[in-house]
Amino acid sequence: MQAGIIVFPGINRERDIAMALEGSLGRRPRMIWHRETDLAGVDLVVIPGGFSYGDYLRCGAMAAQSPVMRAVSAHAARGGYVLGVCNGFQILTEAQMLPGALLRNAGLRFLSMDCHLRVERADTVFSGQYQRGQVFRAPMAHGDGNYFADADTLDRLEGEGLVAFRYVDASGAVSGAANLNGSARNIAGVLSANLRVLGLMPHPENLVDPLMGGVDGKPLFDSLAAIGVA
Ligand SMILES: NC(=O)CC[C@H](N)C(=O)O
Repeated sequence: MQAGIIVFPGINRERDIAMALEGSLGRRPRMIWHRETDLAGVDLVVIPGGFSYGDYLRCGAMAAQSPVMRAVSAHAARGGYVLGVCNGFQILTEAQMLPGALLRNAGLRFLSMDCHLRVERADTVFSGQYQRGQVFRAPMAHGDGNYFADADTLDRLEGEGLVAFRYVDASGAVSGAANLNGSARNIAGVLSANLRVLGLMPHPENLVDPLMGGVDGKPLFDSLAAIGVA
């Protein structure tokens, strides 16, 4: 499994996620500058978090127009794997590779703290090393993490099992209090219809080593390692 990490100007989580990927995949990811357009040999495209283009316009709106995104979109259309975390999730929605949008947090404040996520399905390439219903801790750090989609789209996502993770309290209950950014139906992560593209707002890559304070995020990267290359 060869991972490739797309690097946009202003992205700042590329080294964190490279470390997490290398720790699980046992192979150093390729760093791909946003002007590149050749993804040959890359099985998993990762769009990391950060502040691409300084969050001018909407978060992710400019990155979505970068040359590399045409190649990322073609990779997904061929059935390739794509993971977008935080700004990466925003970029995937701006590129219309995932439905919905990430709006300003409901309280209009940047949120930097841990949250709890519930695994809504454990039969995907991103979640196979978790249990369904498992609750795990993940750091979040965003100003625009308020997932929005119209009611029909939300019903379709729920009906087709494309909600990957939800914000919950420590006991696993979906509650308003656990939904700090105000996301529709507590949605923290969304899958594409073929289950090969995942957008996720919190940062599992920042809990993959006891030195970071925990390893709750490691199963996500171990899941990717477990599938090998399809
Ligand atoms: N950590 C991130 O990727 C942040 C994403 C984006 N800059 C926001 O504030 O919402």
